[in-house]
Amino acid sequence: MTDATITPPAAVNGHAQPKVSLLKFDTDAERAAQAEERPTVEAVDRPDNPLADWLTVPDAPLLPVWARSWQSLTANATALGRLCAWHTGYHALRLPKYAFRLAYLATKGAWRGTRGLWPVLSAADRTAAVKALRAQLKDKPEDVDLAVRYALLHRERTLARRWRFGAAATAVALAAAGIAWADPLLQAAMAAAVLGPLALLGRGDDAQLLDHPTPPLKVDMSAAQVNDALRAVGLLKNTARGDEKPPTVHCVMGPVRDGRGWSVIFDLPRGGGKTAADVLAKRTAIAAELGVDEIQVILSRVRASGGGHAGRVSMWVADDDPYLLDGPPENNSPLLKLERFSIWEPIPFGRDARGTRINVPVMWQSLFFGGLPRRGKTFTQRLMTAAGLLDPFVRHYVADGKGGADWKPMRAVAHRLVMGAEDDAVEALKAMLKELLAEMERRFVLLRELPVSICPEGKLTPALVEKYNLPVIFVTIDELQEYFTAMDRDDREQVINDLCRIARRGPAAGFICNFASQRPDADSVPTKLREIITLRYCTQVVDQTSSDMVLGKGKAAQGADASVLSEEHKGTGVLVTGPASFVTVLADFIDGPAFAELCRRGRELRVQHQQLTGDAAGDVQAAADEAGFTVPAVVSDVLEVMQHTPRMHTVDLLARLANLDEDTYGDWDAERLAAELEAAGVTRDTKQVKINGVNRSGYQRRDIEAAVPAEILLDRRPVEGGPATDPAT
Ligand SMILES: Nc1ncnc2c1ncn2[C@@H]1O[C@H](COP(=O)(O)OP(=O)(O)OP(=O)(O)O)[C@@H](O)[C@H]1O
Repeated sequence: MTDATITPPAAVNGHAQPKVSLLKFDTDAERAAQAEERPTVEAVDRPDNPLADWLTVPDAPLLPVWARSWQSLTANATALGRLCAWHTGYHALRLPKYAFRLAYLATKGAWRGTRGLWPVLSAADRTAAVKALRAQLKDKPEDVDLAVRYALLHRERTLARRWRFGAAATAVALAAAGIAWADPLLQAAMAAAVLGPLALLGRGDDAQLLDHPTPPLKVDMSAAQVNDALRAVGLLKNTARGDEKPPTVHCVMGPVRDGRGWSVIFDLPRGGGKTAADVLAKRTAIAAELGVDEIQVILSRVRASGGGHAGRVSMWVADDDPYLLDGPPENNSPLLKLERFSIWEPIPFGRDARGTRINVPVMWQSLFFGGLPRRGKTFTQRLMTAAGLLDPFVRHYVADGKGGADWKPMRAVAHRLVMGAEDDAVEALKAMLKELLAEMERRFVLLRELPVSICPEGKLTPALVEKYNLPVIFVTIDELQEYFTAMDRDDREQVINDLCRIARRGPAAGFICNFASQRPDADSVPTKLREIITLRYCTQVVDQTSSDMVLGKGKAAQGADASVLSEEHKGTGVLVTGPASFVTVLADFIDGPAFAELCRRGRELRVQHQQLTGDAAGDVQAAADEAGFTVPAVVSDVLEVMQHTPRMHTVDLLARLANLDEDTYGDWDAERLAAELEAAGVTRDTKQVKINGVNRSGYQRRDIEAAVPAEILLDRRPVEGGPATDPAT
């Protein structure tokens, strides 16, 4: 397997890349003005996106393409062997048919031959003279001389006929006897020597002895098939002018065997007015003409950097669906085997159709994951977080609008963890964003004041991270649409603005935004937020419009179309990294327990490096898990539903518990709850709590937390720079 890493900023095509534009502005006003000047250009389409054009085709070496590597040589030799075997099988099956056809053609040939020989056999040359003399004799019956000449010639013709028929009959008889008495092998050779010419003679212009099969694409792919497909979809002209042949593509490489498919690079003919982009836009129709699924056809342009031009296309046609070849555990993430990982390195992400590994650098980037439910959005989004877990100098801020099990293990590590989209969770999210903005401004002030020798580009460096305790900040929000639908208009506007500010300016200060949404429409995820995101990943969606909503306007027409994916493609999505750079990836897999294990390892690493901060440092459940202490289920569940609030009325608490686990808490009342909590060791300072001026029966979170033995919490040491206080308190 080879590795494809999205080219880091400074190395794109060997040219120094411009700085990320967000760093160039000094004042908010300048930034706002700049932002207004180009509101319609999507981040992935900006020329200054350092990830642009990361897919390149290597320079063409001297050897023919099938002989460039041992792998290719064996693959192509195997393909040739397979093709021969296929043809042998095909024709072997048809031997009876061919034998019948041979007999028929040989008979036809014999008839034709006999007919052709008849003038010789029947001495036709003499017959004309005999006929002429007979006619003359009719007119002059008394002419004796004429009669003698006629009799002589007639006799001569009769003798000639006898000799010739006799010789022919003897030849046939000898041949038949020879064949009959010969060895079987000789017999076959002689029969072939006789029947072959006879069949050839009987074949005529149109009849043929053998069928001409077209092997399936899996067995063989030819340039003719490519031409036929392109012609059928209107990319090549159909009719020839005058005597000219119809135009065809020029295959600069292949078709050759390449991995588990066929590879071809071709140039469109000039004069047809079609471009490589037109070919990419007709992927589905081309696939249909080739008789394969569109997911099996991987098309890309060959740009000038790879020796190409606007009419050069690289096409790879896979034998089978390349994304269904392996699933868990074959595609388990390599992160699972690592003890540590540096977030400054590209993150192992998955593999493309040909098995090339795709690694994604996330520093200075922001990410957006979209697609239909249950297609692997969250799992793929978590890959990024997982890499961040293995770097102790990454601080996680996580919000999950669904509040499900996917992000729960992050309580062991996350500086802030917001679960769900209820009112208190929305408040916690708003507080989290305020905290992030304050931290971002603090960092910019610090970075501005640092000398150029320490901070040469005005942005975070690995050295600054440890020296000034400025960990990289991962802002992960899953099911973003849940928050926007739960908020009123003003809150929504404010949160959108906050997120935009963090996504736009944050990268220079080490903020990496990682957002996901099921519904990427303008209401659920505002366009102005989506436009800032530089890396986008889309799992299956219903149509090209939805695909463009996630990946960017016009991307489906360029070939980056997530609607070609099917229900079976779990964990597969289209990753767009630049204006013309995209790849369909089967993402690596990390299941729930493995992710929880990574969280546990991440907590250990942070404790070792004194980086366990915020909510994680103060989380009772996480501390108890770490100490191997089993917190009673009711205490754990109450803590979970009260995580964003210091106190809660009993009626609300019961409703939240029933929502969390209907089977267990559905029929609990206040007395049952009080009894169960008391049995679990909870003692209440007060049974009445006041919330928003309303005094009712309820619980304080600190009373619930106190049920966990103090000694297991002794090790919880909030770290300077990372207060353990809850934003809601
Ligand atoms: N890389 C992968 N390889 C194989 N299977 C995967 C992969 N990623 C996810 N899956 C499977 O797909 C299922 C759905 O994944 P996930 O929960 O991430 O979907 P989702 O799109 O986030 O759904 P929702 O929007 O409902 O949360 C998982 O249970 C998992 O089994």
